[in-house]
Amino acid sequence: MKYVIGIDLGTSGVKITLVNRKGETVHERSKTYPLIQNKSAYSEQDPNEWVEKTVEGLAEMVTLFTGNPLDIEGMSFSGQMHGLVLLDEQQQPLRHAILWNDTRTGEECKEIYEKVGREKLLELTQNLALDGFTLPKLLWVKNHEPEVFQQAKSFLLPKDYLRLKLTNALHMDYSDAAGTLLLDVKQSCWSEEIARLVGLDKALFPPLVNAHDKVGVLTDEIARRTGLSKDTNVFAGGADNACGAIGAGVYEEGKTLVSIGTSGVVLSYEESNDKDFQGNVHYFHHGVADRFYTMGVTLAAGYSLQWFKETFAQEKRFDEVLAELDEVSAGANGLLFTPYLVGERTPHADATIRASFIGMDSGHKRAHFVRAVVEGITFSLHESVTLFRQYGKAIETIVSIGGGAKSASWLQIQADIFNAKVVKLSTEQGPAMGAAMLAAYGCGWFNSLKECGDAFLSIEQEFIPNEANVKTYQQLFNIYQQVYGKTAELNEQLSTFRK
Ligand SMILES: Nc1ncnc2c1ncn2[C@@H]1O[C@H](COP(=O)(O)OP(=O)(O)O)[C@@H](O)[C@H]1O
Ligand SMILES: O=C(CO)[C@@H](O)[C@H](O)COP(=O)(O)O
Repeated sequence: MKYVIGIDLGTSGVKITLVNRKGETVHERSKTYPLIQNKSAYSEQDPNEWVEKTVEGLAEMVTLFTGNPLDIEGMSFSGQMHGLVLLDEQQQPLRHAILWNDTRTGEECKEIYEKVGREKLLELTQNLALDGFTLPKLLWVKNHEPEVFQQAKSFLLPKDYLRLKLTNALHMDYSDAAGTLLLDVKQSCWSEEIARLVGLDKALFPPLVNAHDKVGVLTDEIARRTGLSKDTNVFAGGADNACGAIGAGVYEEGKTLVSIGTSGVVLSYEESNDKDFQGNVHYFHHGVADRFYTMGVTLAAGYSLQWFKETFAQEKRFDEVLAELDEVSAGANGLLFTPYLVGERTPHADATIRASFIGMDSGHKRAHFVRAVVEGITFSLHESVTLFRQYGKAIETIVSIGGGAKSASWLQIQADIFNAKVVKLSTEQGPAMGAAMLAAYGCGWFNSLKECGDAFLSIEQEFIPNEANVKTYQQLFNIYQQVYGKTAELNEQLSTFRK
């Protein structure tokens, strides 16, 4: 039997999956690493920790594996998007990576609009200047840490840095490059025009490859440390949401997925790159070559639950916290949460807004708060579902992936709030499975990613909307949508007190 490895370099941790030729998951390992948040709005990680944790996880997996490591034919990657890794001449990180959920770059976003122009930016990149994207982070380092920036020889995104350290080969794939705001999405190449207008040297930009392209093999050192063969074929891989789309079978018009990881995403397949969504949703390259997707993003989806657990129920596991969901009925007895802990992206691109609990009552217990947090996260995702429906997309079935899809109660809440059938696949590890599928396709096991999906993916359970809850949630969603407008100005005033 032959095998491939999919590695998902997420925000909360790295997830590694070993998949056989039938698409069965043989072993899974995961390792966590922390966010470094030294100031409000800052979110960083140490790139070398990604490498160390991945190598540890791979070594443990090889120890568990009873077959011959030579039969592990290939490996590919999925990675948290947009994070800036700035490299020196020796390809070492010059500073910690600045992540997708770091919102320090308001001034740099303004600078991009001033220098490039909103319309030109949209025309070239199909996207707006949002704090989370990579270009504002590059400009932030240039403006605030010029001595660091001067030493920069190239920049990478998180999974590209990991792959560089496993292979010594430096590349970026199109699906991740699309999230830098430097890719000409229509021409599929680096935009020389944007680079010139914002004053960046094109020499910083890495060579571009397709997600399924082979980029090398493992270095001798990594082979020795992990126990894998140094001839293991390494394929580029893609952005976590692009890989999630592959791992959830979203490679056909009309297919939609919801991912609840640290972020939350509603993603819809697009056949072409020439539709006009006016930047209201992100518009990026898919992991399937020459295909695209649109998506709305909730910055703190799983992260809101993680924050709640760490702050109020540290001793409990996620499944124990979520067991309290069913103690309370839909609507959490009048308690409403907006998940704006680190700002928001869709539909309110706002780095200053912060979260609220509205309607706290002396009768509320922790279970009401758990239910309100989960409902609030899902309402935020429903804003993106609603936006897509307004653009004319029929969303009747949604594939749900990510850590949030581990809970059956939350999957039912998703069905009730989205008023759509929610499908759980046999693995919720969509991005890691998508990465493994890129490796399987790259190894030539299948003629297309779709053929691979048909063989690898299967439905485990479906969740049908409960009519009574759908009605309750429709009323509550109307109230939820008002909270942003009513708290934006208050948060503006409070922002001066944040440290
Ligand atoms: N048993 C569980 N049930 C539901 N949600 C969970 C469970 N365990 C973890 N989660 C949620 O999943 C999130 C992590 O999802 P994951 O897809 O691993 O994120 P990332 O890719 O960002 O690292 C956590 O922040 C938490 O909110
Ligand atoms: O910023 C985005 C998408 O634009 C996020 O979706 C990141 O890609 C992080 O993903 P997770 O770690 O939450 O999976």
